[in-house]
Amino acid sequence: MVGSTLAVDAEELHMLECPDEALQVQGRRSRLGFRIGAALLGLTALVLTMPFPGTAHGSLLGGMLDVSRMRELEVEMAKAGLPLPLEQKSHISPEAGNVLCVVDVAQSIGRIMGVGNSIKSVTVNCDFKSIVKVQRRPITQDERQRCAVTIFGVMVNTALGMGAISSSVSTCAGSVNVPANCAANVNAFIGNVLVLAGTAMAADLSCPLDPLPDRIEERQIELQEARDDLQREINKFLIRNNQPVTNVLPPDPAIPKDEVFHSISRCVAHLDLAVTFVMKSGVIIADSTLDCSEEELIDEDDKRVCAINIIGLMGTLSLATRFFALASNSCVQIVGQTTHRAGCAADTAGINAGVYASVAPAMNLQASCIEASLGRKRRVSPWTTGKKGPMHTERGERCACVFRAALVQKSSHASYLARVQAVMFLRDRANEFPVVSTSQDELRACHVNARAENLAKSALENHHVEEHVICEVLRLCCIPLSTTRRKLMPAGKKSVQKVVLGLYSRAGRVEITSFTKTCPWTTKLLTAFVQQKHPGFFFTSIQVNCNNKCAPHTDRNHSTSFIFGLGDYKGGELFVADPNGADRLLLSKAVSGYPKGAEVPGDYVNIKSKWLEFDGRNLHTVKPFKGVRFSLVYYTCPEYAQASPKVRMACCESGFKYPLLQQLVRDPGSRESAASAASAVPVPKAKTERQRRRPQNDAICRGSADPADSMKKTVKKTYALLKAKTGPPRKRGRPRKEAPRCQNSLADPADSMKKTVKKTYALLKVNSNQKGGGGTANFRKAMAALRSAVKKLPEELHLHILTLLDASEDKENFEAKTSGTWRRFLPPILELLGVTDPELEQAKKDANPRDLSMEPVKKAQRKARKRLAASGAEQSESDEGTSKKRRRCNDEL
Ligand SMILES: O=C(O)CCC(=O)C(=O)O
Ligand SMILES: [Fe+2]
Repeated sequence: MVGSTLAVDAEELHMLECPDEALQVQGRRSRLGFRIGAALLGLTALVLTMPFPGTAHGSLLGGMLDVSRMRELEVEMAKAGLPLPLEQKSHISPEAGNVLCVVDVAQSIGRIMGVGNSIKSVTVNCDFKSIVKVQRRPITQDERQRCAVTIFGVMVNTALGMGAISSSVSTCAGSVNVPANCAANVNAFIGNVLVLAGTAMAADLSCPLDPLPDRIEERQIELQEARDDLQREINKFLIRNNQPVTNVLPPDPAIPKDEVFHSISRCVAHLDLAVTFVMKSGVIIADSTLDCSEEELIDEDDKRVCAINIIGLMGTLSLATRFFALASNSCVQIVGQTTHRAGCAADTAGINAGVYASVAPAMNLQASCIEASLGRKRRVSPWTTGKKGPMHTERGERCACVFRAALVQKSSHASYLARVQAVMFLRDRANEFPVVSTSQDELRACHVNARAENLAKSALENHHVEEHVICEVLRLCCIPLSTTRRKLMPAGKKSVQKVVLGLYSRAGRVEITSFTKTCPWTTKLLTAFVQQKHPGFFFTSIQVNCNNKCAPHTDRNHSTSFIFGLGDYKGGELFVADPNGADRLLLSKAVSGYPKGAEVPGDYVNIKSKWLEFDGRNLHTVKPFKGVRFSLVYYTCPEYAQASPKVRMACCESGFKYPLLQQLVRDPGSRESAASAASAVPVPKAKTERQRRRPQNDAICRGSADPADSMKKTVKKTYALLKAKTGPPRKRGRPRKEAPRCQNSLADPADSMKKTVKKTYALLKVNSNQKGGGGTANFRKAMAALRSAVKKLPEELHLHILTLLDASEDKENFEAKTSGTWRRFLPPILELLGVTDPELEQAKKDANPRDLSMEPVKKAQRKARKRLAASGAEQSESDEGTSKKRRRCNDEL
């Protein structure tokens, strides 16, 4: 009897010793409901993440997404070389990016530990042989399921670990690594789909049939009572048989050491992941205050990025819950305790997490992986100045800044951090904001900067180089605010929207503006616009003005310009001084040599939708207007001749028509001399038709030709052209009608250049250290001959070459007995004179056989540029009567 009692009780005892199993067996559910639930969740995830669903898919996300359009846009943008609006690329601050780096690294560690822990669990849970041997029964369905769950655990931790490592490649570098970003999204997607499947299965095991807490407690009490009853029965039995009653029930078994370590490892990994998911949630919440603000949600991509944030946030919060719950289990297991409620909570949270955390990266897969498939390696723009989001160019950054400003003003939900960030940004870059008006339309135009480029590109491809397209492109463009030349601005204004495309000169450097590089298609469209109307016109730069009511001024252009007015505006005629003009401009202050109160004759010309050729060196101004007025001024930068071949080529590639070398000969200008202006004699009007040179050969910039070839050909042909030229060069500032008088005062430039090349070669051949002596005398003779040839060259060349020659004779550089000292200065001169590349290469070899340092030459070049710039600045100053620092309207960035 006792035996049978004991036999029965032993089973009960087993249940008491293994409460996990007891609860599980007690808590078994009908699995059907659970499976249907898990299947439905999986299905939802799948539908939400299908790669190319139609519009129906959009409606599943509450009309937030039109994925097919989104993809179209992304492909277009990717092909155009434009950045795709990637999630996880923009953060509210660089610090937020740093937090994500810490999060990614910590998650990588947690996941690697997770892989180890899961493998260890697999060795236990899937060791069916041992189970059969110890339990002496076949494997149950639950045991098979538990084994599958732990295998899922290995897969999940591997995929998500790889995702975290890939993500950290970007987050810790502070910029987007395109392939790593793609890999991070792919791994996050796969890993979280596995989380969904794994936790649905695990919840089936861990969650009791009747999950009401009191029911479970009730059962625990029942079990305890059974245990006590059993103890009493045993005691009675022992007493009846005169046995001592102590230590009858075996003590709690000692926890095996490796179990303790395993629990510690799981506890650490779970806590690590729980904490990092909380950190990540914080960053996503902060980022969402920007990404999901009303002003940011312009198009489908913005909505997608916001949706990714929100869905991702739900995912990270669920994951944080899951890992806290798992930790509460694994950490107490260190001391041999366990809590099934936590296991169930963890697995249920895991189901949520699996859905959200797989949908979020799936929504980012296309954006991140299209670029990677196009072979892009890395986005270099670092996260240094806060949000970059869909726009990460410098210009985009400025736009983002305006948005942030608007956000700070408007949104009471903006976080404190965003406000501080924006205020700091505003303070630092107050003058660089690209949009004058804060109207929604303009902000929108600013935001969708990439659209301007897309539109410009498609207009060019479809041959729609038309005014209305250009106007739209300009509206979409983010034209920066410029604070230079304040005197030209209307009263009370400290900045106007204007930007230069193409060549510009600043501090002696002649380069392409950054705006040209950021807006290549817009630039090409604008250059094509003038070329289709005025094909022979040479120009190196375009001044784009938006609502710029220029006060009376003169520009320091090389020759005449073309101007075109666009937009929806009234008034805004351009006044151009002309001695024969019918109108009068009363000057309220002295300008360009005209005294205050002077009545300058000229004409008011309506340039709206019209081309006007005018000479910016004559006084001009813009009449007040209402509405949005854009003006495009096509002109030639006066320092164009100093641009390097590379810069020239870049100009050509953008569609500018670089002036030929013969234009080094100053185009007959029409600027009034300071003296005549001072005496308020009206400036003689430029004879624009005749002034403009239309050479027969324009090989440099003839669009389709390879610019490198064109350049070389042009150098050769230039000599021929120069010879064929009828008019001689003139000095800057003389009216054209005086040109004939100058005819004999300057030599023909083609001859002068040829002669100078010859004399330079002659000097190059001199041996200043020749045997028998006389070398230095030969040097002096050849140098004198070269100097006299140089005198006949156009002004800028003359100045530049003389500076180099002076440096070559400087006692610091000249060493008659060392070959290569003074010769080093000659190849740059030949380069200025336009010799061919092979000739130049040969000259470089001959000039510096000992490979002496070129630093003195570079120094001289810098000096020459400075001198040129200074001479230009003087000109500008006299033009405008303004400070030396000021540059002309057309010449600023
Ligand atoms: O917008 C205009 O009509 C004139 C612009 C101008 O003079 C300039 O940009 O220098
Ligand atoms: Fe101007």
